[in-house]
Amino acid sequence: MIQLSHKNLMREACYIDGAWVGADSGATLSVDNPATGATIGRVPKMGEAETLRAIDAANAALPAWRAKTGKERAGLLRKWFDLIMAHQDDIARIMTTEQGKPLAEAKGEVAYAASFIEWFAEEGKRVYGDVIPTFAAGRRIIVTKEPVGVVAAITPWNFPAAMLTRKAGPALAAGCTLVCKPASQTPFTALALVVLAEEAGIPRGVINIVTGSAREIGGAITASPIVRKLTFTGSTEVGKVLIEQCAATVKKVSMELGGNAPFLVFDDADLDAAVEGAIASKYRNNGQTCVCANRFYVQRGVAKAFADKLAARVAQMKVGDGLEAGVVLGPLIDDAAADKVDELMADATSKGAEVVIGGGRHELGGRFYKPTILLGATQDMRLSREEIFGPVAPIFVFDDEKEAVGYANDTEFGLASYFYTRDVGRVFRVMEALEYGIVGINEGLISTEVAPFGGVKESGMGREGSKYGIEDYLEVKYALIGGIGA
Ligand SMILES: NC(=O)C1=CN([C@@H]2O[C@H](COP(=O)(O)OP(=O)(O)OC[C@H]3O[C@@H](n4cnc5c(N)ncnc54)[C@H](OP(=O)(O)O)[C@@H]3O)[C@@H](O)[C@H]2O)C=CC1
Ligand SMILES: O=C(O)[C@H](O)CS(=O)(=O)O
Repeated sequence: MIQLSHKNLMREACYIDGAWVGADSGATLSVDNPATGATIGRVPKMGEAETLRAIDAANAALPAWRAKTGKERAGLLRKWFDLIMAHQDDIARIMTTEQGKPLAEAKGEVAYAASFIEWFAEEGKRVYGDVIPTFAAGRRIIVTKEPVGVVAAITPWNFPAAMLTRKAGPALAAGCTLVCKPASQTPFTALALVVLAEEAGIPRGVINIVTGSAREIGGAITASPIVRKLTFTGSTEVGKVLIEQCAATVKKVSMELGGNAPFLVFDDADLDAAVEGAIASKYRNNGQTCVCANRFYVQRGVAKAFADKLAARVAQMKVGDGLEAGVVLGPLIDDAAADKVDELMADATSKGAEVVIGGGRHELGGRFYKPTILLGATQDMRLSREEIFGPVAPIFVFDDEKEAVGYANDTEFGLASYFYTRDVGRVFRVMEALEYGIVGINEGLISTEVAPFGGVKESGMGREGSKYGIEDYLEVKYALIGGIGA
């Protein structure tokens, strides 16, 4: 077991209707440490029956939860926020052990995750309606906003805390109740957050968490008419399946899906700033984020200088077990992930890409990978169209702004994009021309709870965070009142 200060934080059970339970069958799934391969624990292998009970619990809890005022719900969410921050180190240690990211990054994610609970506790107090100037004497029109109802959330392994709270925060603040399914590779972080939600006094049934067969749990969630909304973060491939499955009951859906972020460096850019932004955007979580720079397009005149500066910084990066001091790059999540990066590397080098630094598996073996920079990348390489999800930075060269924007937009994805320039006219021209939900300008770290995170095209729909994020958990209703007389 992981050494924790809070003795009950790591739970090998799920939480349904206020009780910590196992699977009906007693079956379990093992969870391993991606750095060592060692088993760190087991969680229930639940399926349809348990999921339907969780949905019923959320439905039973809904009337009392939505009847609370936004302020009352905010008080409970604030207590949850305080407990998450009080146990930041423990949650981070659980996260590093099951997901692999370095402890410092894990602590950062816990604070980022908590910020969504803090932010939406306050937003829940500001769910304003409207009074619409009447169109005819004797009538009045008022608009109110009401919670969607029972919400289901399915989350990925790469940000096991933040992707849960980015959904639970607005859902609970809006007066919805929740059934969540974390990724099977990283369930303990989410379970720990729910332990703290229970300690914060969030009533039974308001938040429920199940682990187990994704297909069975997903099937029960999407087929249930009680579940009025599904919010999903994960691959575009799975997102499409879930959207289709939700059609049968016309659910609201929020989809935070895959990306293929371009990172443009113009020849008037501050190259040192661009290199720092590239490091932050490319190598965070070992390149396993949906907003990682996936393609570096650098203007021809500065490409070599940029590559050399970036290589000098990458050469300093320590690879290893995320629990080890000084490590900045942990392991990839599993063997399949490492194999995929190998495939993309082989394709690129076979088509002429030149390895500037790194270039393959790390000498530590297992799922550890050398931080890599490639020069001479071209549009016919697979890594120009597929999400690398690893520490590989391919550098493409361009000659003019029009060409750069054309390359950047040449993808079915549209989540995050980045560019560096000091030309103010170019800032507006390129920002407006990029077909993405998020644009980092002279900045490589773009994620914050105060901004509306989300993509266009096949990167998804809906926004998480910011004042916009709670709207996805609300229904708009208007009342037209007649007979008021003169
Ligand atoms: N836009 C964004 O903000 C983000 C996008 N992503 C994208 O997700 C991918 C990596 O994450 P990854 O976890 O591998 O993504 P997956 O889509 O494979 O899994 C995401 C979640 O969906 C579950 N799942 C998988 N198949 C089904 C199904 N048929 N029905 C119901 N649930 C299912 C998984 O469960 P299980 O673990 O049990 O398989 C997991 O909980 C990348 O493409 C990345 O870009 C990731 C994070 C953020
Ligand atoms: O899972 C992800 O990639 C996250 O959405 C990225 S972020 O919100 O931490 O930037």
